Amino acid sequence: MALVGVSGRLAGCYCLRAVRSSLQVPALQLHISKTAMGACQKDFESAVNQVKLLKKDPGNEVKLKLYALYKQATEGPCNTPKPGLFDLINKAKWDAWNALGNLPKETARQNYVDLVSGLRSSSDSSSQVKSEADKKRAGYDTLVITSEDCITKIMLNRPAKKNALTTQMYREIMLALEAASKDDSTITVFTGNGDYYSSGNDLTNFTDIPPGGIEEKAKNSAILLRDFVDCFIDFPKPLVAVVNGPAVGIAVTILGLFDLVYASDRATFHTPFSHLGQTPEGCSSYTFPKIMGPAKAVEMLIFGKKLTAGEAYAQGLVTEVFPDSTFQKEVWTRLKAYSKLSQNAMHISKQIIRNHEKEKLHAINAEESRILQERWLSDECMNAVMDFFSRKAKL
Ligand SMILES: CCCC/C=C/CC(=O)SCCNC(=O)CCNC(=O)[C@H](O)C(C)(C)COP(=O)(O)OP(=O)(O)OC[C@H]1O[C@@H](n2cnc3c(N)ncnc32)[C@H](O)[C@@H]1OP(=O)(O)O
Repeated sequence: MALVGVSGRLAGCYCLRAVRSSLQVPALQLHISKTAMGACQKDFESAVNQVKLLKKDPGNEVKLKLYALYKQATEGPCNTPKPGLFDLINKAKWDAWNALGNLPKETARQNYVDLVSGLRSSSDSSSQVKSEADKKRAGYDTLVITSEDCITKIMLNRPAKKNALTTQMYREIMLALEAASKDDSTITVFTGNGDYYSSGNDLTNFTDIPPGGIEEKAKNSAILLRDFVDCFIDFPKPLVAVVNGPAVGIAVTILGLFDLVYASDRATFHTPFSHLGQTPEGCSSYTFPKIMGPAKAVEMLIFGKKLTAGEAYAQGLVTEVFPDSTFQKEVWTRLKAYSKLSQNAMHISKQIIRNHEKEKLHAINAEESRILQERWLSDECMNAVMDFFSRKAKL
């Protein structure tokens, strides 16, 4: 999408002054560090000024992110009516701001400062060999994103919470997928930091109730879920899951939309929906019976049977299992070799395979999300969430 107008007055003040090659001015040598308090107003204002001095156009995607973070940092959550369907530029800007949800102003300021800091260092070193730090994508709080050897790696990064997926994380994953679909990598990889791949939906998502009450919460969550899964359905490049440890709930169901699933032999696959008063999502009501046959899909999706990596491989959900001791080495050697294959051929092949059923997948996703919206309002579901937090229940 050509977002030409976005560069005009982005971030309240973004305008690229290519002529001013003043990257050595004292303000730009400012060391921006993350403190427990987050970015102070002075750091933020300084970052806003640094944006004006960037020599290289950071691209529309980054400009949108800057715009959204600036608005969130200065005005709080999106407070303007959604622009019309054909007002493409303003709609993209509105979407970017709105996607930040209730992100606190303080966090938005910090993210803005971090993003600008990342832009500065990539601009400073554009003629040099990139360091590890340069490869790390800025602007994400809950993910670590790196690009190397034509592979973009999206790592879930809440190890202390077993990489449970918060609302912010769903949004960051959508942004990361959007970015990965356009970068020059050939393959995109998901993995988890720490001992878990992911424990699925963060159950605290259900405890943050908006002014409109639980009905509004359920409605917003269903929209978020549908949009999130849509991104996986539409993702154009080969998508690989490197399942480093146990996976629960939506972290499992979404695997049916991946192209390759490599698992450590420590990984387990658990979809305890009936224990939680919930129902399948991530198109698993369609992909799982197709992948493993209805009987085995029912064991997982209705009765919550937890599979070992070996069992998941036998059912066809996992492509290959590796011993945990050699997992990373073997998987990355394999992926690096694959990433050198013809980019166009791989992408076109994926489109041919996916296009057969894209429409169907979108319809199933919408239906699963609609049903879950109702389930989340049920006593069964609410009691299950309360039981988890009162430590009465653990999977
Ligand atoms: C908007 C879209 C909605 C899409 C819906 C999707 C449906 C699902 O994904 S259903 C699956 C939901 N997931 C769960 O029910 C898992 C709940 N977690 C557990 O049962 C256990 O934590 C565990 C079996 C995953 C791990 O147990 P373990 O004893 O090893 O570690 P813990 O001490 O329990 O965990 C450490 C830490 O992390 C917190 N945590 C882990 N998972 C979640 C989670 N899913 N939601 C919220 N918090 C989670 C756990 O509370 C601990 O926190 P504290 O250290 O603060 O106590």
